Amino acid sequence: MAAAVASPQASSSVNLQGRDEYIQEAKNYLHSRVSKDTGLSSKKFEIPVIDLAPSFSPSLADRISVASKIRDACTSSGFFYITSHGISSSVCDSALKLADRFFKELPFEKKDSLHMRNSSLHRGWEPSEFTSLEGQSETKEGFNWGYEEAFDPTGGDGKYVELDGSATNGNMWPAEDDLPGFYGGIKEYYGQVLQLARHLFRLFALSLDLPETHFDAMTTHPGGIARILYYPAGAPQAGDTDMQDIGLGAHSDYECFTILLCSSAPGLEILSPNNEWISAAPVPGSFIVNVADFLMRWTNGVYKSTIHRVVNRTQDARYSIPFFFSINYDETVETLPTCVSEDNPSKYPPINAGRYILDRLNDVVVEGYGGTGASQ
Ligand SMILES: O=C(O)CCC(=O)C(=O)O
Ligand SMILES: [Fe+2]
Repeated sequence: MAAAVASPQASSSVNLQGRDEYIQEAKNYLHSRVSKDTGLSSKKFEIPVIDLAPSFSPSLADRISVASKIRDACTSSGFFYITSHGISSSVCDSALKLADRFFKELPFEKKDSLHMRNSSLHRGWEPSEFTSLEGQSETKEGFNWGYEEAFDPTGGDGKYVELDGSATNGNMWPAEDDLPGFYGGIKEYYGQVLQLARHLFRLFALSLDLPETHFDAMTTHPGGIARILYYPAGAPQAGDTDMQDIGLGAHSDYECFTILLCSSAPGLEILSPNNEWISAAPVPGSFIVNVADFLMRWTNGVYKSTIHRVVNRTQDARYSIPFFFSINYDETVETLPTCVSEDNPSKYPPINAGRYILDRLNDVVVEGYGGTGASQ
């Protein structure tokens, strides 16, 4: 498995949880929720649609009203749609078109020159079958990148560090001539979603009865991996419980929360509080937001890191663009004092944000790919 790499927090006085422990803990969590019955449930489960318009109001009471809806969603399924989020449909449509162009227009050799096996930080192109969860390889194809100061409308604070604590940026991009406008379009989309994430984080803080700005200082040079994903059309047909053509296996996301844009073909399936698979069909004009591991750890499990998967059961290709919003990678994630008591001690020892994400990413690369230091 992944070679031990010195944590950027190694000299810190905080006693960080070890890699093996949190990887095992994540597996246990998944197994405790996902049963062997893998089919879609026909039962009704409403994923809330939250109108963000009042969250942009100067009135704190208006913002708190949205935050309390977020709390309700986070203490039930951990999934919600957001509408009136301030990002125009043309920016979203353009981003999805860029995804389509990347997968259709870029020849194999060009994609291969950006192959993720050449990145120790999981950036670049991942062909289908590159990752596997629970022994099943996945049909999705993707292209991954992370935060760049040039993308950040605030300009950042000049202190960005990567997942492994290094100061260099690990992104890889197609040459401009190979895919004209791709980098510029991604920059535009990423910058807007990043600011939306910072806005949402303030609402998450309010939802936890914290000062609205509680997390601000942790997101001055935030980690934020984003990716475009392509799920080919095809089997299994609706009703099948055969999961051979799994697009993306059951998992939780690693960071604070995820903001997901997707094309019109459904495919995302979420685990309801009753541990049944529910389709999260796209709602036009919305993003899907889901709670991820850091928020579960901060809240001592009150907000559950959601479990989800993707199966494209349609005859259309599906594209999606998840944005995994993290705090600065050199920060520590430690259970909030307001979420622990003598009777309810912390279940989650502190972790270094970047190292945790890198270890979780290393853990899903298929054996034999090498290059990332994973699975060796
Ligand atoms: O493609 C999707 O709808 C979800 C993607 C996802 O869950 C992920 O990339 O972690
Ligand atoms: Fe995910």
